[in-house]
Amino acid sequence: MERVDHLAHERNKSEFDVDAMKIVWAGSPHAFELSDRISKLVASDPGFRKDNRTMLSRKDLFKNTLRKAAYAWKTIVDLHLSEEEAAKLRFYVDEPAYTDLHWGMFVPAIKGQGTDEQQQKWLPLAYKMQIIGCYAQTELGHGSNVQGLETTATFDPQTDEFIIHSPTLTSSKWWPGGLGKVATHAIAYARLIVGGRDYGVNGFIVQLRSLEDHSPLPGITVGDIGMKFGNGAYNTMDNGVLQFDHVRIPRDQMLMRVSQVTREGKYKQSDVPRQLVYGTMVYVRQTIVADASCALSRAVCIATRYSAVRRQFGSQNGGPETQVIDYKTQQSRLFPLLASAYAFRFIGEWLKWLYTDVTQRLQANDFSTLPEAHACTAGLKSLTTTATADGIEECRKLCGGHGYLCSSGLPELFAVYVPACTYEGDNTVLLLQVARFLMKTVSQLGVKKPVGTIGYMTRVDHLMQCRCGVQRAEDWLNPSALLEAFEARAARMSVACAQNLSNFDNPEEGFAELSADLVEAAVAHCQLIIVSKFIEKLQQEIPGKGVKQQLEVLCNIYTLFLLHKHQGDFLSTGCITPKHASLANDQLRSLYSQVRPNAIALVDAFNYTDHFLGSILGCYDGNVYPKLYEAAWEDPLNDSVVPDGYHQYIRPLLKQQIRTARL
Ligand SMILES: CCCCC/C=C\C/C=C\C/C=C\CCCCC(=O)SCCNC(=O)CCNC(=O)[C@H](O)C(C)(C)COP(=O)(O)OP(=O)(O)OC[C@H]1O[C@@H](n2cnc3c(N)ncnc32)[C@H](O)[C@@H]1OP(=O)(O)O
Ligand SMILES: Cc1cc2nc3c(=O)[nH]c(=O)nc-3n(C[C@H](O)[C@H](O)[C@H](O)COP(=O)(O)OP(=O)(O)OC[C@H]3O[C@@H](n4cnc5c(N)ncnc54)[C@H](O)[C@@H]3O)c2cc1C
Repeated sequence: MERVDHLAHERNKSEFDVDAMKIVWAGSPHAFELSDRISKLVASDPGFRKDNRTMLSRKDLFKNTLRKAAYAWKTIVDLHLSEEEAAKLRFYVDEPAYTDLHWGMFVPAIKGQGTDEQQQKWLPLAYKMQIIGCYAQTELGHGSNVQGLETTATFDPQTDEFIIHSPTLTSSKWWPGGLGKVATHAIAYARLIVGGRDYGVNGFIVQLRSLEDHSPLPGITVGDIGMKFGNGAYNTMDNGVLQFDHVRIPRDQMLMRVSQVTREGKYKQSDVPRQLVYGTMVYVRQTIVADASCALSRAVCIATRYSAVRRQFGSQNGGPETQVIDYKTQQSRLFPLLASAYAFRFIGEWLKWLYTDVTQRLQANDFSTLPEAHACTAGLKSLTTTATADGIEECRKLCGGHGYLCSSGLPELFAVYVPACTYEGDNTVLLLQVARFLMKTVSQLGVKKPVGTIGYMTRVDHLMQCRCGVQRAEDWLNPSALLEAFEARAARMSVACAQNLSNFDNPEEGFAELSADLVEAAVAHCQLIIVSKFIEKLQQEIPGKGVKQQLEVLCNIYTLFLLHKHQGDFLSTGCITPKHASLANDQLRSLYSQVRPNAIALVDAFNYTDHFLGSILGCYDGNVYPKLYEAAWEDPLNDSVVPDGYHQYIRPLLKQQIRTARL
């Protein structure tokens, strides 16, 4: 039967070359080809089916994840996929699994913190999955405060070993993904104790389970920490608990790039900053930023397509009702999220560049950009994950009642995504790191020239007193006007915090007292980074009919939406007047009208398969109602007309009510 495209009339309205936009979204023609090919491969393979996840018990769900991970590995090996292709395949399989931590943290930790010899020994085993690793840092008592970890690694010079031990209940490792039931090895973070002295936290490679029968090795107690938020969702992951009882490992299993312990029991610090022990977190925060645009664009794709299908009120002379996407309120909630998805895509790309740059510099013993890389990864991780988690929930509401159905894909997407606000650094804790960086920058003005993302602070004198030159709504389309408003706001908020801090005798006390304001200053700085990188992106040549124009519209929506949402900041710091704020709002409304005819094409440009979207509401052809109706009958509750439990619990109740009525 021929498939009817219920969204064809929407697609026909678009004013730009969607195929060219697909390439911009993917990053390059090569990235597009790869993504397109691998997503179709996964979608067409029944082995990767995922529509039954929310109905499985935890045990069945987990076993199914193990099956899929093994099947994905078999596919990767059988098809001789490259590392890049394999990573894409795991992405499109779209199921959190122990492999995320193996490839995403265990391997990078060895690469970043291991010596050349350690890398030569462990990486080939990890690449072939002959060992499976996890990243065991967080404990029951401490996650955010890494320096507060309690697990110990005490050097025994007699045997040339470290003794890994959990001295208290709160020192139990708690949360590491893959640890609960799968990992054979962990990078365990522990306090390094040599000759009775505590040298702080370091990583150690510890074998946890037998490679023969998977049983825990002597001295290891390990298990899963239990069910997490949502059905299906992140419960495919075996987040684990682990206790060490004087577990001995050879000395050469301490990751020794940053510091070393010699055979004689001497502690030595390399010529690299100690903070490199935190390097894996910097790497993963960068990947999480790149991932934010994927999660948000998925939710936005679902909500946009459904908003074009759904009609409510407004019928004229018996004609069709209004598509809900035509309501200005729907547009003012949806289109900023569409613009954010694009903004996060580009900031993710830029952050990847920054990370590659800092890694190359570190290899050449140039550590000058490390503080900025830390501040950018921490701050952007915080900003993009908060906005994405909130955005997915907003998309659920944008889909009305049907958004609450698991078959919309949105509840599971939210449940899987929302811990990103916590893992790899709680978002508030990370913003406080950015605030420290900002306060340090302000305190060193005139001594040290701010560069990179904080370079605008060189113009602090101008930014503290400049006046917004916008006179008409269209003036807000001028990138310089936008940029200056955002720079002035960020600079003024940081300087105000620094001035308030100077009133405290004890700077740490002041920092704690003013931390809520400092977090707001950090948000302003991070928003400026995203806005400025979006504007920079548009200064490049972008091929394809109308593509650049669409991106300009989205960039302006993203920026003016932030200005509107945070207008309290802009007004209270005197960067703009109420008149400017009102003109910005007028311009925003006009931009929504420009994006409206292109909305469906802009989400088509994400090139998501129906399999990956996993949503009836977001399906490409928009044929929502028959699919919803059919899916309802697939629910196991509808296996029988009369439910299990009727005779036990419903019938006696009904009978009793009849007797009561007769009395
Ligand atoms: C299923 C979908 C997922 C998709 C994701 C896609 C891919 C990702 C792949 C896999 C991921 C999958 C699942 C997620 C798993 C999550 C895993 C985890 O959660 S692992 C655990 C993470 N834990 C944390 O993030 C802990 C957060 N805490 C810290 O980082 C630190 O404790 C701290 C808050 C930064 C404080 O550090 P410290 O106590 O040392 O204190 P300060 O005095 O503030 O800092 C001193 C000094 O050091 C600088 N600094 C701090 N951190 C870093 C760093 N990382 N790099 C460089 N520099 C750093 C800091 O700026 C100070 O500098 P200075 O002021 O100049 O002295
Ligand atoms: C799904 C999931 C997967 C995870 N995977 C792993 C893993 O693979 N490996 C691993 O090692 N860990 C993992 N973690 C742990 C994760 O990294 C920590 O939970 C995270 O770093 C937050 O730390 P916490 O739990 O100690 O939060 P807490 O620090 O206890 O946070 C509680 C509250 O206190 C606030 N707070 C804390 N400190 C401050 C402060 N200084 N100033 C102001 N407010 C503060 C926070 O903002 C938060 O509101 C995972 C966690 C989750 C949820």
